Amino acid sequence: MKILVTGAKGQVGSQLVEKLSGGINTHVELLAVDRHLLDITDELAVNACIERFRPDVVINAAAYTAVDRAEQDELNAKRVNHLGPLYLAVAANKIKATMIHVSTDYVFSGDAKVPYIESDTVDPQSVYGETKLAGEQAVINTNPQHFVLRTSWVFGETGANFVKTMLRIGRERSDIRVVCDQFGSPTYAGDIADTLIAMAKRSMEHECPWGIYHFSGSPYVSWHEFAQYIFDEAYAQRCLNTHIKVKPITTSEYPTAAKRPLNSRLNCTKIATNLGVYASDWRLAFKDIKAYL
Ligand SMILES: NC(=O)C1=CN([C@@H]2O[C@H](COP(=O)(O)OP(=O)(O)OC[C@H]3O[C@@H](n4cnc5c(N)ncnc54)[C@H](OP(=O)(O)O)[C@@H]3O)[C@@H](O)[C@H]2O)C=CC1
Ligand SMILES: Cc1cn([C@H]2C[C@H](O)[C@@H](COP(=O)(O)OP(=O)(O)O[C@H]3O[C@@H](C)C(=O)[C@@H](O)[C@H]3O)O2)c(=O)[nH]c1=O
Repeated sequence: MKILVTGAKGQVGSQLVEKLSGGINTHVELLAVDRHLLDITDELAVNACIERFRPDVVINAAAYTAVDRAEQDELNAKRVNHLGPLYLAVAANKIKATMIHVSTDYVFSGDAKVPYIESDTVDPQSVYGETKLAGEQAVINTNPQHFVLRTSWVFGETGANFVKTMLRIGRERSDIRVVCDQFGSPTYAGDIADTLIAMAKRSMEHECPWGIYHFSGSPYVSWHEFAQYIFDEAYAQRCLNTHIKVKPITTSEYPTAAKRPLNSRLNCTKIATNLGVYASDWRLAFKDIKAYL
């Protein structure tokens, strides 16, 4: 099976590269491209790359993920999150390749009182969320052989994320305040990569259950609870000398350029039923917290 991975240096992309390079995936011929090798907003380059390599599966892990910056940089966010996936999906469809695309909980308003299922009404509240929604719709409308994986609160050893931010500011000061009224689920980038690989394998079978899927870690927490867990582990694993007690605050006490959903919880029943993939316990990714320093 030939797989093209875009955004290869990101949190999810780098995990995909690690898992698809040899090991149990020796039957995979991988072409992994970062932004410098393939800018997904360059339509001609996308077409040339896909026509030349002729993958069976394209996994798009490239995205514009700076949620606050996107509010002032709408054009670039749109190019990467909307037009990039569109070009990839169209080019993949021309050679009958599968398109696997990663999306986000931020396509929802966050007003629902229960975890979101795939068919719930979307209503993004930020430029990032709007452009990601446009990207998933472009994929769905142009390539019938698609999987769209919506996930949330991604963290990994590589790249920028909330875990690394907390560990950095925890070394600088101890008065840390984190919102306690936004709920969701942290998701380890390695678990997302495993899920995307499972989707790629499944795409080679007949009667593939194409569509949108939710996949996140378990259990659900607030950002405050997540931050406190990180500091508890950092202290227990002697990664920080002080045991930091995080102050819970409300969203209104932490103004940001982009509005975040209060409820980011994703219901992951469909992926369990259709693909046999189960929400992973994100706490298992903290066995060695030093890996995030
Ligand atoms: N991070 C999170 O919390 C969440 C992420 N997601 C989604 O998961 C997917 C993976 O996210 P994640 O790994 O965290 O993202 P990262 O920001 O870690 O990685 C994205 C990668 O895309 C690259 N990229 C940006 N613009 C382009 C371009 N024009 N052409 C090619 N590559 C480009 C970036 O390169 P460079 O660094 O050079 O800009 C970066 O390496 C994305 O679709 C994201 O929307 C979903 C939910 C939560
Ligand atoms: C750093 C910090 C953040 N916060 C708040 C702000 C925000 O509401 C929440 C998370 O902060 P961040 O800005 O790190 O996270 P954010 O960039 O909003 O994370 C999102 O990224 C995109 C790419 C996604 O797709 C989402 O699933 C989600 O993971 O915590 C605090 O309350 N205190 C702090 O010290």
